[in-house]
Amino acid sequence: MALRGLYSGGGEIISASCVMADCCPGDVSAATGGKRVQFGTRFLKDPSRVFHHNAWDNVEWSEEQEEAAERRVRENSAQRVPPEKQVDYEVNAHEYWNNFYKIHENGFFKDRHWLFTEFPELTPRHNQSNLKSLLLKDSGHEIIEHRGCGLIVSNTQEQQKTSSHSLNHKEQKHPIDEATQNLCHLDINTDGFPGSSATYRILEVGCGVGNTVFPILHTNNDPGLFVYCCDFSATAIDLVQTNSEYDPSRCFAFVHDLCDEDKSYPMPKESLDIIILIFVLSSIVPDKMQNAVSRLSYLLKPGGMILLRDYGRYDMAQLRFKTGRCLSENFYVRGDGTRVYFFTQDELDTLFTTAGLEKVQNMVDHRLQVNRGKQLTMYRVWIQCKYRKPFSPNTG
Ligand SMILES: C[S@@+](CC[C@H](N)C(=O)[O-])C[C@H]1O[C@@H](n2cnc3c(N)ncnc32)[C@H](O)[C@@H]1O
Repeated sequence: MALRGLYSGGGEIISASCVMADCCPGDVSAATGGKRVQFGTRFLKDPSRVFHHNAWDNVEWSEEQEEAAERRVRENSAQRVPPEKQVDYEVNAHEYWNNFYKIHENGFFKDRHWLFTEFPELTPRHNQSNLKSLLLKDSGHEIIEHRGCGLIVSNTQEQQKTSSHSLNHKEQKHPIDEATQNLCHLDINTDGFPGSSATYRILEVGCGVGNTVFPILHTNNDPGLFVYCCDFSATAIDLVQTNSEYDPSRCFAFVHDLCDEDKSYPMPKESLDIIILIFVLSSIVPDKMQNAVSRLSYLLKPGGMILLRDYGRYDMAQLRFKTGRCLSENFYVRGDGTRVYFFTQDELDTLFTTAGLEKVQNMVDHRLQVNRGKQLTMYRVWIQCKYRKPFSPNTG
């Protein structure tokens, strides 16, 4: 699935061996006088104008195109990778990613300038106003001050100081799946964990070399912010820690396998405001996804959110796989041994709601990327989700 000389994020041409370049959604700034707009706002009404921009949103697929995609997937899934090779890809998954980062170091994934238009939750101002309206809706209380998820709330003439955990929901439990119910063995001591004094905590899982983390640290100047990031590739984490922008007083990078059921994250349950998953859930074997998501949900504060962007079913990258690379339905291995799954919206909805979260956004981004120089069109399918941990039990 190498994208030879195609456009990646930021409209830059990426190198021939960039097997993962499709991780970087395209830039949308060219036609807007440099002003970046959210995905899903530039539509191709006149097909003759297709090469006028680098990318078009919400491109409708014709029935024939959909059928051709289904056919292509049937063809390239007909022959499965032999079981012993499958075991190797699973057991040595981190080594394949280590090799990837040894080759590409931090020159591969481009910085995500789209991050803050798609996920304004990562900017301090938005977080405050968003949380405020959310809580007003949920609790009927008047919020008079807010720092991260710590709140000062008034519900009578007399003002009461309280935290988000005590908005009359202290005793209430969330509807959780079995995996989440059995997670207390992963609880850590709540004293003195990294970032313990922060008021706003973000964790990025599968952070790679920090192409999301560094822009957040750069853009979000909230003094109460603390950013955690982890990856199971020690090589990637080493590149994050040795980056000149790495500041241990604001950030903690650590090696962690999100499929490891017995290893704790270095923060207590219900301590995180935001968890970011960008093109990482698709890297793990499908039958480990639910437990991985449930463990993450356990770490979210009530009102905290998981933000995800990942591959959608029939993305160009899926259709380009040759026969013999399929591991299981919609799950493939690339030439370098790294793996990728292609989601439907419903599958992601099930993963998150089973983990006790409620939907805020679940959208498919059917994008047409264009290489104007080569007059090439590429049909991309990405899914973007935001799921929130409820304050009150979800009885539905
Ligand atoms: C496609 S890359 C995306 C990297 C980064 N999120 C970005 O967007 O630049 C997938 C990342 O997930 C990491 N990864 C894959 N499986 C993982 C696991 N089980 N636990 C932790 N990280 C994992 C890989 O090492 C890699 O850095």
